[in-house]
Amino acid sequence: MGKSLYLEASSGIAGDMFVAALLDLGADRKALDKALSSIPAKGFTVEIGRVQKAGIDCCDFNVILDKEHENHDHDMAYLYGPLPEAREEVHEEHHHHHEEEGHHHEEEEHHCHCHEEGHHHEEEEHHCHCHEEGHHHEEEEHHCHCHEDHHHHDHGEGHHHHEHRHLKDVEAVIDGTDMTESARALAKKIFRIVAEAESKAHNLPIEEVHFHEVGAIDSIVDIISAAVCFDSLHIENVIVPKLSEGRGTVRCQHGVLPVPVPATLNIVTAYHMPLEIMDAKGEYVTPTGAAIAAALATSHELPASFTVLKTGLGAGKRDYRERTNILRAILIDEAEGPWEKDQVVKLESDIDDASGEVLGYTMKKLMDAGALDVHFTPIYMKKNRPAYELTVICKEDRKEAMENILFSETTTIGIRELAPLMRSILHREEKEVDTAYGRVQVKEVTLGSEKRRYPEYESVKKRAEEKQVPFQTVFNAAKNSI
Ligand SMILES: O=C([S-])c1cc(C(=O)S)c[n+]([C@@H]2O[C@H](COP(=O)(O)O)[C@@H](O)[C@H]2O)c1
Ligand code: NI
Repeated sequence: MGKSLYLEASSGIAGDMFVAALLDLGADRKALDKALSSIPAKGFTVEIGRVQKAGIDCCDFNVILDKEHENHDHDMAYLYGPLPEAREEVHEEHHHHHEEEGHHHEEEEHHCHCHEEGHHHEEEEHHCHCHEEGHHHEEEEHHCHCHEDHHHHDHGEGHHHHEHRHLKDVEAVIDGTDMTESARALAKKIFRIVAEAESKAHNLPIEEVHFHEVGAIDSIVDIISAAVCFDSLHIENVIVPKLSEGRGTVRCQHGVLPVPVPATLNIVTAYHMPLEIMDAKGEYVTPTGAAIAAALATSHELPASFTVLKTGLGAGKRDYRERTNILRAILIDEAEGPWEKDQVVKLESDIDDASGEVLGYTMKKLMDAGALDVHFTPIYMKKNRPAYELTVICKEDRKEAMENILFSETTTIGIRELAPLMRSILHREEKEVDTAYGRVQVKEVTLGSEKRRYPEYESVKKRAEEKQVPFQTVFNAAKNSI
């Protein structure tokens, strides 16, 4: 079994936390630097360093936006409004020791650290949120049309650009970035998950969704970096037992939203991500964080026991009172039995109005299209109808093809899905044995130190027909020659 990553998001997950945790785990800095310096977009700088969160040393991945692209993502006063004095007392240290700098995608130096203490933007009026509650731009000309198809919104002197990118704009940025094709595919997958969630939240076709914060350059940089770092670690399984989210509300460009925000809730719904709502105020799981977890999770079940190979700690930028905002990425070695594990999907449909001919035909078509198995169970269902439960077991990537066949070939109007299902499988190898009737294929399975061989049906049948002898004669000969 390959390397497994246990993502422990018990105090939330966001794009920058994930990148930082993977860098701490040993993700390839060179691959990341190459990608970062090739991103075809301006207005940001990246700093990678160490910070202390509640006294714990963590890696920090910080995308610093120049003034006109700021989006308050880490500004607690903006996100949550005035906080009680208690916040000051427990305010976590977020001291930066950024030794390394680079990737200046702008002309002039700037010293903006959105998440630094005391950076509350009080002096300047700069919140342009057209469709947000409490929009106070009375005194000045205001040229922002957030819902129009413009891609760039300049709010005037001293204000910020709110870039409203569509999915195709973001995909063009991803296409223009230097990274492996598998990292590129992953970056697109993550963004598409966000896009689907946004599309549902705003009831817009996916191509028409225009991203606000999530389309901002810092989120794009986070997502590209997440994909590049993950790709460089060659991890096969990602276990995400749960995402721990806070409660209350958070302010974003849409206005003040309930936590989990709609985009995050749509992601955890669509991808069956286990969610825990903690007794802590604040948005701990961002849409980007949820999308990364959803794109990567291969399982939600931790193995009964495992050994820890390495741990990476990624610092969050938001200072919360109840929990320290750290994501832990833990590389584990699963204690293996003598068998392997993989994942399958099970589709089920109860059918009371299709003929035996239709069902038999469908079974063949499903098998030919890559089903691992198809079976019928006689059932006695509602309205006193004898019927069949049709079950298909397949790999995740064949699911859609199976569903297409079920809908087009049978009379069913609904399919249940049980996914992902863990499967234990014995290691097997295809071998051949010599018999008096010719060579016969067998599968050899390994159970601990024992090897077992099972003659392959099709191969036995072929020899039996060729030699005009009973099936069992060839079968037994193959078994005995093992
Ligand atoms: O960008 C958009 S459109 C956006 C949508 C939503 C919805 O739930 S709809 C929420 N937000 C908030 O933006 C910030 C940044 O999110 P990242 O994933 O980019 O870190 C966060 O507070 C979201 O709740 C943005
Ligand atoms: Ni939205």
